[in-house]
Amino acid sequence: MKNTINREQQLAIDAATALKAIARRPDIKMQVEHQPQLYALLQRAAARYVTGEQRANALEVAELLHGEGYAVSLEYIGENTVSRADCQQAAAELMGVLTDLGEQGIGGRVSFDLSHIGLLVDNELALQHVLQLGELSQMYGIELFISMEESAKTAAILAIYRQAVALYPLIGITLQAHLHRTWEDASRLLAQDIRVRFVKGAYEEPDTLALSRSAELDDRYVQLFELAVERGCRISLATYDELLIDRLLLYSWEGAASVELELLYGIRPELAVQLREQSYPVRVYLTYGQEWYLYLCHRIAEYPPNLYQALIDVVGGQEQAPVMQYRLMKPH
Ligand SMILES: Cc1cc2nc3c(=O)[nH]c(=O)nc-3n(C[C@H](O)[C@H](O)[C@H](O)COP(=O)(O)OP(=O)(O)OC[C@H]3O[C@@H](n4cnc5c(N)ncnc54)[C@H](O)[C@@H]3O)c2cc1C
Repeated sequence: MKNTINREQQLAIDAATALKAIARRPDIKMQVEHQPQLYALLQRAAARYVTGEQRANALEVAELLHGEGYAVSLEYIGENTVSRADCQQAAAELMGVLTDLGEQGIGGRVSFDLSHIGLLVDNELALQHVLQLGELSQMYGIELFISMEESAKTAAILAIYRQAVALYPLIGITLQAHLHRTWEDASRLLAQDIRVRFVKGAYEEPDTLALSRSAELDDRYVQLFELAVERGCRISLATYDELLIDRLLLYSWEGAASVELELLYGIRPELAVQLREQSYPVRVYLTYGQEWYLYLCHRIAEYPPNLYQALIDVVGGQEQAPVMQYRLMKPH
């Protein structure tokens, strides 16, 4: 029995590693893009997690969810962009979505990876883009959230965040509970009204730098939450871990400027509904863009059973638009 479980676990790890590699392989990506039938099939699976290729697709879903009482985050999918022109295009797109959210009165938050807008080209380019976005975010009252990437980038990301938030306070930062350095980073950064999203961490890291999934990691997540509450932060709890969520819900939120649960679109929508129906603030994190293929691979890699769901979606399609899964049964 023990061996079977270990084999299954190993298979899941191997599948996840393979998918992450597939997501990074430009030759496979090109194959997908140049085979309309394959492209269309995979797009069916992606539709569960990605609102569409265009900004308008995301805005449409954002408006529906907003109407149901959810807050939203929007991300234009992309990461590790190496050409200056592509970074500029991505930053321009983020400015467009920020402006649309502001002008259409949907509100919400724009979230992004710094490596999508310049971090791999030159830190100064990424900073300039964040400052431009920060100015717009202040103008429209829309939050901007910086995602956290692998540990090799943490110091650079935090340095850019610190410079930008000093000028534009609507900018928030994501902190990964799994990194050993995070407690110190949080102790230094967290203060009244600082916007922070806590995640466990999505990247493989060595033991010297991070904890793997464990009770110790959950305890650390709770301790970070307690610190952020004490410091009066605006906190997003981005986790699907129900046991952890139950612990966080039991804890007093008094002292925090605000607390919400934040979940990626298409993952555990029933949990989002359940939390909303219990009147907890829930934010749904929407994505859009041409890089949906990369995003689909990530979602499957982080939880290999999603591969079965992807197969079902490819073969059968989805009976209803994924956004319908967020409908509340009880009026809010
Ligand atoms: C809004 C949001 C923003 C994020 N931003 C970042 C970021 O900037 N940087 C970063 O490193 N990570 C980010 N993440 C990912 C995060 O670090 C975790 O990898 C992810 O949330 C899974 O961890 P978990 O806390 O749910 O706990 P886990 O212990 O990994 O999972 C708990 C349980 O949740 C369920 N579950 C987990 N993942 C899935 C899935 N994909 N599909 C279906 N069920 C699942 C399973 O039942 C699992 O047993 C983000 C996550 C969210 C929700």
